[in-house]
Amino acid sequence: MAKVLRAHGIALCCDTLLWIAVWAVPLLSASSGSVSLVWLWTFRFFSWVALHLISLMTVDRTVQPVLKRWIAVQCLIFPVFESVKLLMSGTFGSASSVPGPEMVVLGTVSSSVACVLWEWALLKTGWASGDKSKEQKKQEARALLMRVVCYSREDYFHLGAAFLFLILAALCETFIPYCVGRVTDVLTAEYQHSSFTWAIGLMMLVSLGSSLFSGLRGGMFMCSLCRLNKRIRHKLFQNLLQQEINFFEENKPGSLTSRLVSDTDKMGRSVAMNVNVLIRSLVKTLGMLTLMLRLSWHLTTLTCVEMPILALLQNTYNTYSQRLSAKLQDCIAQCEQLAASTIKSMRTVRSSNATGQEQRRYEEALAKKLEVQTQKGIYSAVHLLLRRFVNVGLRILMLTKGRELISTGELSIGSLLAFVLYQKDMVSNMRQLLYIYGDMLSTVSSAVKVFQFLDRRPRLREAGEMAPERLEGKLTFDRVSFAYPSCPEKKALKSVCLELKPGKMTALVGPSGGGKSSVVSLLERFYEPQEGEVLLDREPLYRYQNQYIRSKMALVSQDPVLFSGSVRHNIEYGLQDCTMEKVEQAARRANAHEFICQLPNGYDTDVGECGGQLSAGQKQCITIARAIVRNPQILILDEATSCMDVNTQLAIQGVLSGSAGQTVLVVAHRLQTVEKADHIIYMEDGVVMEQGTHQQLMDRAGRYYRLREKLFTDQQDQYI
Ligand SMILES: Nc1ncnc2c1ncn2[C@@H]1O[C@H](COP(=O)(O)OP(=O)(O)OP(=O)(O)O)[C@@H](O)[C@H]1O
Repeated sequence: MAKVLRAHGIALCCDTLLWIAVWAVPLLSASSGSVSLVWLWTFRFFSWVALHLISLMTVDRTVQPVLKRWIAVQCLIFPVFESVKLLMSGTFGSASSVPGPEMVVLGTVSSSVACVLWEWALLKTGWASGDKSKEQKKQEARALLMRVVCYSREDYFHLGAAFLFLILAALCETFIPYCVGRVTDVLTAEYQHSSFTWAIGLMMLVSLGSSLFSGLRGGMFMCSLCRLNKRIRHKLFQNLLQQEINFFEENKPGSLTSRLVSDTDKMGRSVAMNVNVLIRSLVKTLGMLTLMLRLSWHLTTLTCVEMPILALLQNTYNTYSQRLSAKLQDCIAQCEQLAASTIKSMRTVRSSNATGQEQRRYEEALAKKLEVQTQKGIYSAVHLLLRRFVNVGLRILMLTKGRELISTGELSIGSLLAFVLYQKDMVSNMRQLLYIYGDMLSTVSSAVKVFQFLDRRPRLREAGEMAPERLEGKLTFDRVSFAYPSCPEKKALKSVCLELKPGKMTALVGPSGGGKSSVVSLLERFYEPQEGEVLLDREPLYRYQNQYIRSKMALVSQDPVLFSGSVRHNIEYGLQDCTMEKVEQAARRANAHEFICQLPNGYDTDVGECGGQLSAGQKQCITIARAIVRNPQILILDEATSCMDVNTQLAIQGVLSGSAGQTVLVVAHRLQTVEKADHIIYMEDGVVMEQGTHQQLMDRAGRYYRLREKLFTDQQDQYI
């Protein structure tokens, strides 16, 4: 604050010196003290250059932006005032007097007050407290808004047309009260038919124009908003799909869909809606101000008093409202997330008897949301009350002054009526101008979240370009250590060495949490190992194209995932030009053909949301068929048969053994399933403890043997 005052003092002294020089010249030469308008503008332009340079040389960098704004206002105030004065008096072009010391003092006070109000009430840039982070945030917010504007560039035609209609509509609207005043004056004076027709015709014309252009403006803005929303959502969804698996573990589906739906919408509105209101209000305010000044400068001044008071009120309200808006958004996202996760896991919720608990959690989240909403409502009500109070008070003052001006003949009744109409409109426009600032900042918080996701690059090493025509299918883990990003201190795999040979079936066994699924995740490149390499045909996996790996590898995971749509769609999912013959063949091998034929529409039967119409075992059969139809070089089955009955398991034994040259990895808890494997790897606590054939491991009488024995004694050799 002290720095600002000092800087202001220096600039003020320099400006006063310049004025003294101007006053001294006519005194010395005893001239009249009249100058042309051009001279005044030129003088203040050079004053601006001089003060600007002095501020650059003498003033601290942090206060320069504030000072620059003050210098600009200080240098503009006199030439603008003189120009308007001459324009109003109709003597534009004639000589103007050099402002005297009292005028300079008045101008300086006015420009200083305006700047203080602007900096404090409207911008609140934090210069007073030297708060740099606030200024930084504000700059970021502006940069974000500019980014949103850049995204709207493609809609230049729609936006251009919309702005044109907007300006035309605003101009027509501005003229309506003026026309009403004219009609009133015609009616209160001696009746003249031609004047009346002319005034009424003009009023009809501007009213019609206003309605027509407003409609066109609304349509064009809506159209560009929809187009922008579509583009941003598409881009965001595209980027979300590129993210690594860990991203989806960190960000829950509820909050992601909220970003995709409501935040993108809010962000789009910041341009289409706010800029719409901003320009309309700006054009109308300027137009009305000109017409109001023509009617009465006394009443215009009274109207303008309302603005800084409202600015102060609005600014205080904005500060609280922004904070609460951010809080409310979080609460909404939390409620959505809670509801979505409960509905999605309904079976688990019911079977765990957790309905009551989920209800309570949802109720708590709703209560929190309600609390924030109530707080927001109270702030809004108090703000509204104070605003109305100011409004009514000034209206009374204005009418009293208006009556006085009519009695002295300075104002006609029609002009007072036009003025009252303008004043109402003017205040609402100014309010909108002030609101827009808070609204834009609140949309910026949505834009921040959307851009965070739009800019996010997947935290996975970029895939290479390798896509060899022939692939052997040999997979090797070379001293691989790995910890999940969400739990970096706990290693899921510890220096694991293993090999999956082409044409062989390898089984991964071991107790829960041993690291089997982690091996599968690394093979699928869902994660990157922190140490060691995963090799495919002796080349690191990351050197291959992702598409290529996915086309050569098929995974059937623990939880069968089906999409709403036909059985056929679920089997050929992601494939193009897959024939019905191939689909049927794969279904037969996966032992799914029979039950599919019994479904009401066979292969065309809709499996329902997430395959809800099918049993867990049937779902697994379909996901196995989905893997087989791809004829992959490497087939990974992670607990793929856990829900099947013994007969189905035996029926698909052929799939588990793999076709000629196929590399098969089976992760299983049922040791019976893996007995026929060519190679068995026993993992525990992220370490490969034993490996060999079933017979070798049994002869060794180690962990594998003990695990099997335990299962026998517990008579649970079906499940671990
Ligand atoms: N997404 C994850 N984030 C953090 N830690 C994980 C994650 N998934 C697994 N883990 C941890 O990694 C370790 C190995 O888990 P993994 O799922 O690979 O074992 P598993 O042998 O497949 O178990 P199961 O047979 O029960 O499926 C466990 O300690 C587990 O808690």
